Amino acid sequence: MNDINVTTQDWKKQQRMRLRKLRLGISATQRAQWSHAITLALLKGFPVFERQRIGFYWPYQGEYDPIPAMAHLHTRGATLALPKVIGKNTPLRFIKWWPEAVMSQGKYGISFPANTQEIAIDSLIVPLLGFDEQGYRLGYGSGYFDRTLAAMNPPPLTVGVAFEALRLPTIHPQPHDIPMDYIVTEQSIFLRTSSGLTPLPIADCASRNQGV
Ligand SMILES: Nc1nc2c(c(=O)[nH]1)N(C=O)[C@@H](CNc1ccc(C(=O)N[C@@H](CCC(=O)O)C(=O)O)cc1)CN2
Ligand SMILES: Nc1ncnc2c1ncn2[C@@H]1O[C@H](COP(=O)(O)OP(=O)(O)OP(=O)(O)O)[C@@H](O)[C@H]1O
Repeated sequence: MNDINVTTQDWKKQQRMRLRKLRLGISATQRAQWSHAITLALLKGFPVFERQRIGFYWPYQGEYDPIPAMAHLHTRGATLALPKVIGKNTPLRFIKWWPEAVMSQGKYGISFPANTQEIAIDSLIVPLLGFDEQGYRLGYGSGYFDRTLAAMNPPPLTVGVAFEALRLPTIHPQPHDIPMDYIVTEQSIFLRTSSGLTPLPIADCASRNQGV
């Protein structure tokens, strides 16, 4: 690794620590308010989700809590899945979830559904520890989502979710980093375009993502 990369890796480590602390420090009231805005944007901006198989996640360390959105989409007919960590350098597997599913403790203490089957997914909701103006993601640094997306053909529609406080000018993307198609924050839905993240009114997003 050359000096530039060493510096970038150190910077990423520092940012991960800073953003993790920052996110855990958000008050419960603030988090609930922001989370509600994200849930509404996901449900209203992506009507297609009601007819899809969607990979979500089980919230961890102050991430946006997607369970209300998952429960609602389930009642509307969507098929939902959660990621299961198989091993360090292995893509995540998506395991079918529904509101009463029995859960097991996975790696890192993140729950996943017990005794249910792996399914293919059409869309993926991705938790962002940080994100940048071009739609790139900073995660915990294990490369699970990048490795998972790289192995999926065709790739799913990717919707990153985060709070605005986690935005950075650039995460200094590397060749393996895959940008999100959309990012949803408490402020807006953003579409990734060649000139960067572009705010998209919910109704415009919905007409692009009707899926019928
Ligand atoms: N909610 C949620 N689920 C997810 C992810 C995520 O980002 N959020 N993942 C997205 O990739 C995968 C899990 N990836 C993770 C990678 C590293 C750590 C982590 O906290 N590592 C600690 C060391 C923990 C240990 O070894 O016990 C650390 O870096 O300090 C957690 C999850 C799959 N499930
Ligand atoms: N498609 C891939 N194939 C092989 N290795 C990969 C791939 N994607 C990422 N990696 C490796 O994974 C490691 C972590 O990547 P990166 O720093 O982008 O993590 P991250 O996206 O922040 O974390 P995570 O996805 O776990 O939340 C890097 O060493 C990278 O080389």
